[in-house]
Amino acid sequence: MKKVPEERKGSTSSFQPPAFGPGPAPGRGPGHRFSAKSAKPKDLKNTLRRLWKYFGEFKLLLFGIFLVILISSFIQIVSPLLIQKAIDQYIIPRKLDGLFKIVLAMIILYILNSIFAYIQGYGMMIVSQRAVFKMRNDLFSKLQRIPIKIFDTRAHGDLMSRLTNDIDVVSNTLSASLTSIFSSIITLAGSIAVMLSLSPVLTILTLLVVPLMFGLTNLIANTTRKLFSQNQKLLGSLNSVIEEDITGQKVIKVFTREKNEIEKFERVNRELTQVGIRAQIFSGIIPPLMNLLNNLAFIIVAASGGFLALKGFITVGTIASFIQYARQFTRPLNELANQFNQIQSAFASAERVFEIMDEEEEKHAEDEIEIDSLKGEVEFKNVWFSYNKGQPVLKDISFHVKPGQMVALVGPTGSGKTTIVNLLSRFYDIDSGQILIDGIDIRKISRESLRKNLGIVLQDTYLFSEPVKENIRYGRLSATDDEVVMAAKTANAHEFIRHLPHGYDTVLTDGGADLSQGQRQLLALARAILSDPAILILDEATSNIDTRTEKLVQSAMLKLMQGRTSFVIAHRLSTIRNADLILVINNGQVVEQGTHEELLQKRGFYYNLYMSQFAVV
Ligand SMILES: Nc1ncnc2c1ncn2[C@@H]1O[C@H](COP(=O)(O)OP(=O)(O)OP(=O)(O)O)[C@@H](O)[C@H]1O
Repeated sequence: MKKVPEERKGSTSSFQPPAFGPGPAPGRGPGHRFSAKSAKPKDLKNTLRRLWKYFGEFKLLLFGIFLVILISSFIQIVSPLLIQKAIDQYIIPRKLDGLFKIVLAMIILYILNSIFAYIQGYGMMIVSQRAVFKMRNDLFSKLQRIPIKIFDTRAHGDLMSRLTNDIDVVSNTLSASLTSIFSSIITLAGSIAVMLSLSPVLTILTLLVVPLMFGLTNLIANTTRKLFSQNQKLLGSLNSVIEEDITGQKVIKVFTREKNEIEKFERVNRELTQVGIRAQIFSGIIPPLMNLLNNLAFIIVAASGGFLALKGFITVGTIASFIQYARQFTRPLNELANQFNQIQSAFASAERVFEIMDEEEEKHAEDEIEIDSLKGEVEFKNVWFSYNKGQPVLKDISFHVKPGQMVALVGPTGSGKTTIVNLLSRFYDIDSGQILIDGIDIRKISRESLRKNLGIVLQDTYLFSEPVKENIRYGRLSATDDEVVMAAKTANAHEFIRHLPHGYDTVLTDGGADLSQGQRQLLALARAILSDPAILILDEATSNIDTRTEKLVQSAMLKLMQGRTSFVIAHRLSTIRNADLILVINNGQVVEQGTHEELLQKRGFYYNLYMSQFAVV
């Protein structure tokens, strides 16, 4: 049995270890100039609207940041004018005291500018961290509401990556890029306006380098973007090799495939390195190229400015301030080009987050009822079910279980036993037919109250990285320590817990990996005992349990089953023999049902199954 999530209340689907990060977030690392991801947002308007839902909560703060950006951009724009004034009014006429004042003014302005830059960075960081805090919380609580189907069909690593890496990209990029884009646009517009007022001719000459700058940058950016995207894909492959290597260590060791794994890793690693180097080389062309073009603009301004000054059209101070403007003007241009790609990848990441937020939640019927306690009568009436449309896994299943009966589900692997209990717990809803509990269609019962009355104990129990006693208490959060110990005693778990280093306070690691499978099952049984469900679903262990523990598990299971309706995915002959009803499942159908004796007498499917599996025993 495999697809039923954890013990009762269906809340502990075991997560795989995280992928090892999707590589550097755009904006970090040397290749950040062109976002490493080539991903583009699919529906920008919608994404922006939804992001505003998170960021818009801080309107006042954002307005303040915008004001600070305005002021610092203004300083940026007027500073070169002071240089002009200094040269034309004080240096050339040799008025030293005036020069001193203007230098002081410039120092003050530049210091103020740095302070404002800090304030805007700080403010934006606060806004984005708070917005992202809410987004992360929303996504996590959404995960608790989406159906098990999503966890069954999506890679767990991918889901985790959306919660961590993608949200990180949104937060880091948006906070850095938004302020930078704001200030770039204002500085750019302001600088052009002042330049035009100083000398329209010189402005046009300076602007001549802009198309050249854009054309060349774009040309290189296209190649680099492809290389970075390839780099990202290879990083993904490298991550999955590492992930599989760690998860499958036992298999690798047993088959002594360590050498193959190393070779596999080396292959991907080498490819990644080659692509990485090419990407960095290409993107490395950009800064010197920009420098060259900046200097070109400088030469144009100096040469043509000198000519215009000699002819008496402009002053020397104007040339000096123009040189400053030309530099100041190319910087935001570069910045805008850089930010464009990063912002795009932030939007793409935001979309990945919103995609999960848009997943359909478990549906609730309008006339849903809450049930307090159940007698435990269960009936399947002509139930059909398919995981994928058009491929029925359960076909016309019908059976009736009286309260307190023990039902054994038997049948070949893949026949549909797990699916039956998946449906009973409403992890999935049926296509047609009816499942009735105490005569009520389970689609009318709220999932929460239904699951409160169900207990599920799987072969492979998931335990949390918490003390043993808290893991047991998970069955009923209000249970006292004494009740926890009582439950452990009933589940035959008390003895082994006592011998753990810190007894009930021993903190378990990695889903209980430091316990044996049998011990984990005993804890799961204690959990179920504490929750005291009306209907029990048990999956008998097939392997990995020593005979002594197996006996303990068996007897705990028997105690737990007493007085409750129980469904056991049975592997042990003794369980099957004791069952009040055996459902023989084959190929998604109940092919036979009855007690052990009745079914043997039939000499049909069950008889053959029994003879092949147990006759020797
Ligand atoms: N989440 C899923 N999505 C699609 N198909 C699934 C899913 N879970 C199970 N199946 C398919 O449904 C069929 C029944 O599977 P199920 O797990 O119910 O069998 P089972 O009788 O419990 O098998 P086993 O004894 O090996 O645990 C199988 O063919 C399986 O491949």
